[in-house]
Amino acid sequence: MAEVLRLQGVRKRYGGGASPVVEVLHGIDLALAAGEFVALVGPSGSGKSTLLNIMGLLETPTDGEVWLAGEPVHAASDAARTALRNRYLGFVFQFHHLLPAFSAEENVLMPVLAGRGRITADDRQRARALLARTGLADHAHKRPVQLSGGQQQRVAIVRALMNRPRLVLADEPTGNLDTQTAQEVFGLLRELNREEGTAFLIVTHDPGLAARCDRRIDLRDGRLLPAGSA
Ligand SMILES: Nc1ncnc2c1ncn2[C@@H]1O[C@H](COP(=O)(O)OP(=O)(O)OP(=O)(O)O)[C@@H](O)[C@H]1O
Repeated sequence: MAEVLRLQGVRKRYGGGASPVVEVLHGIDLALAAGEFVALVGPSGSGKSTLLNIMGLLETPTDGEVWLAGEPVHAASDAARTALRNRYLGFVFQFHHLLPAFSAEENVLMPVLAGRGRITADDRQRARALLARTGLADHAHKRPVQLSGGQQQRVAIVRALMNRPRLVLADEPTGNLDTQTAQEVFGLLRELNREEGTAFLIVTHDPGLAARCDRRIDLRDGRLLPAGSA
């Protein structure tokens, strides 16, 4: 199966100069297949956010290679990485980060505006269809403050999928929701993964949610545990 993302020998060090050098990731080898639904699990401080930021082209590795959709991206310029991010990646965070002054539909259309600079009738149709798909047809014109936590997170998920990314990186996407809503939102991610063919990498502390993924990756102290050893 085609690969959407590959990390080879990725190390990340912080500090230098006056502050001590700390190595946070110690040589990560990892491949995600197109359409995979994968959990990333690890204790606080194990390096999950750092790894996610490198996968999302928001940080560069100190050593090693990152390949996105078959292209080497570890040495790409800032401008090239921004373009690759818009084209191939979507992001969902623990907190929705919706823009408060804009409606749900306008928030969903933001990645189109950021990527292409203009919005077409087809874009509006896709935004409305995705909002309807996630049960938000009657809420498209509401602002985030008028929506429940679960509805806000659904809007954030739709926004992440708007540009048809190959991979969505989700950092604790249900961490801020009550148990029932978390289950529903997680189920929705799973359905959208299948319907849209988008790969997902989901950071979660919940072993039950991790067990509902195709595969689980365990990070401890900046190293991946061998598969199945957690
Ligand atoms: N910019 C930085 N400078 C120095 N150290 C950093 C920096 N960013 C992260 N670290 C350190 O790297 C380690 C891993 O941090 P990271 O945020 O990636 O872990 P995490 O697994 O996401 O934790 P959590 O679950 O608590 O969010 C921590 O010890 C942290 O203090």
